[in-house]
Amino acid sequence: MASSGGIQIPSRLPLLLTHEGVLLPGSTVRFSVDSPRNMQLVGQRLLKGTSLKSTIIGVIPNSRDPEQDTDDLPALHNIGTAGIAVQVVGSNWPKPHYTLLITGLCRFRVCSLLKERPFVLAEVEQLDKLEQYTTSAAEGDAAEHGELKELSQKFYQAAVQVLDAISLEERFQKALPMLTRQIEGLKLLQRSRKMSPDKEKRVTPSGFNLDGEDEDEDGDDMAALERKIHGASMPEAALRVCLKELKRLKKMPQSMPEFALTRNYLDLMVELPWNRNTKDCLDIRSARTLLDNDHYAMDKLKRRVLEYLAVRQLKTTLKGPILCFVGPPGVGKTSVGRSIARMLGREFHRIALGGVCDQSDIRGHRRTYVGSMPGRIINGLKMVGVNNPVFLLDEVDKLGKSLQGDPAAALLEVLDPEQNHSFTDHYLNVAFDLSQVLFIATANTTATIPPALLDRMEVLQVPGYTQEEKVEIAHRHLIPNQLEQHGLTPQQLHIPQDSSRDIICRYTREAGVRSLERKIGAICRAVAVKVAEGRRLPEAVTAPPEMPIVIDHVALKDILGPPPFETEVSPTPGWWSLPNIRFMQVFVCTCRCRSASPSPVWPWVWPGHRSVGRSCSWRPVGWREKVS
Ligand SMILES: Nc1ncnc2c1ncn2[C@@H]1O[C@H](COP(=O)(O)OP(=O)(O)OP(=O)(O)O)[C@@H](O)[C@H]1O
Repeated sequence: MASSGGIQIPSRLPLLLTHEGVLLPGSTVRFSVDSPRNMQLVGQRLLKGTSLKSTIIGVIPNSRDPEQDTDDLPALHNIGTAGIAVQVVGSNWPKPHYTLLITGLCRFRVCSLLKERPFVLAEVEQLDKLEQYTTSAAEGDAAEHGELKELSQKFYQAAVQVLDAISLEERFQKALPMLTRQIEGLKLLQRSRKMSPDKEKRVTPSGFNLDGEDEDEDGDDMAALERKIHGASMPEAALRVCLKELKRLKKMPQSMPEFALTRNYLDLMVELPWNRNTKDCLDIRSARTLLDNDHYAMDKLKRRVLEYLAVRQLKTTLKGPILCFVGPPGVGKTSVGRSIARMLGREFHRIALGGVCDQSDIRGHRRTYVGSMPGRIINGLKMVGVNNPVFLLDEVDKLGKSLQGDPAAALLEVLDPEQNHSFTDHYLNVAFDLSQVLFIATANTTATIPPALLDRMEVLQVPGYTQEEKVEIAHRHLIPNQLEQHGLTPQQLHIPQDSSRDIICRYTREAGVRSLERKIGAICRAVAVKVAEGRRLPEAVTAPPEMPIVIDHVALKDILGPPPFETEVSPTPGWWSLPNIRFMQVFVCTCRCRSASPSPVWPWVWPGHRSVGRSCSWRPVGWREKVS
């Protein structure tokens, strides 16, 4: 290949036919190849060849390889660039293809085609000396390459003309207007970004149009972001970080992955309620009424909540304590938390902590982490849009632990009034003041709450309800709520107290009232079908004579099926020793408090036994026979 007149390319070259992008001497271009002749060229020449010569191919622009290798070749562009295939990558998705990375060496002219199949082979004449690109003309070509490789599809034809220009002078004449235009465009873009927002407003309407609405929008966007940063009333430290990030963002090309990351970060920073809050509107008398209206029974809990709120009203800077409602499922812990937010006129946000075992769930990921996000606390603040909401940390007893750290430890900082004024989420990396947030926690048991966390909270036990309390709750709250949710009225459905007692004893055995609520929902759905069927009758009979539909024992059985539990019969003391008693039914406590049971014998009860704790719910698991 080497001769006295410089390096010579082979006189016979296999040709790669391309119609996207132009390879110029000195540049390196990536080509995707999937047409039959080009694929054959890669398979038979590039992949099988072992010499340096076999990696040199001719790249012909402006020529499309036909879809079928049986089709005739179209007329080929007669000037091309010889290049070295420096990389070949094959893939089968979405269809078989190769990606070639080719570095251009020199121009050539196609003299004659030698064969068309399996790939195109041609007799070629070398037009440039190879040394030109490594020594004397290096500078000129570097400028040419550096700028021209940025040319997009719309400059494609112009680039082909540059390729066709063999003498350097002619080549510069062709390339210069394109370069000038490119440089002008870049200068205008740079100037528009530097301008102050006001100035920009004056210029843009009268302004330049460089096919460049996007660039104007970019400038607008950055200016708007800067205004938002200044208007977010963030503390000095956060403002400094934001302005630094904004400065970096302005210099970054949009295609850089870090651009999106920084942009998202700044968007979050301006959205956070650094200084936005709601005004507390607490009136203890109406708070008491509201609590009583929302919740039946729970007198002790309601009293403590009112005390807590009263002290907060008198001493607005009160730090702590954090209330933690502990009790079995469905006894109204969450709903009391919601009522507290309503009484104070604050936003409410629930953070479910059950199963959380990664501390970054609380504290966020560092921004260097792929897919990083802020933690749940900061996310919650962004959602409510104020810095003094009521946050209900639900199920703190179900926090897990893993290799990713201990989320309970992260919660310590959040709940500690001495530290939470400078809570630092890893994602934000600046302190956020959580001291205005009112935290309330709920749990089913204190046994699994880490002691350090428990120590920061005041535990308020919420016991389960007695049967009579449940009947009252059903008639005062659950039935009216369910009627409303199902679009029914008391004139259409009536559940007598006897029936609700039946549901409580024979269909739901639980400490709370959640299953009871579900059963009432099931009854409402069944009645809704009947009512909807009645609606289709003519006007005069829209209210069928049987309205309201009364749910008696027969209707209950029909809708809810046979009762899973039988009514309890209280045994007399010493009943187990009576000769006619042979079996004892064994129950197991089904509520989540079982995990805290002090002894394995504890969940063993017999029907009617009431001293184990009314807050537990029992499931029959079998029978135990008396051994005489
Ligand atoms: N004393 C009550 N008065 C009125 N409604 C109640 C009462 N107790 C519970 N409820 C109702 O029972 C349903 C379940 O309550 P809630 O979701 O607050 O239970 P929870 O104790 O938070 O349960 P979990 O531990 O499973 O989260 C709600 O619809 C709530 O309104």
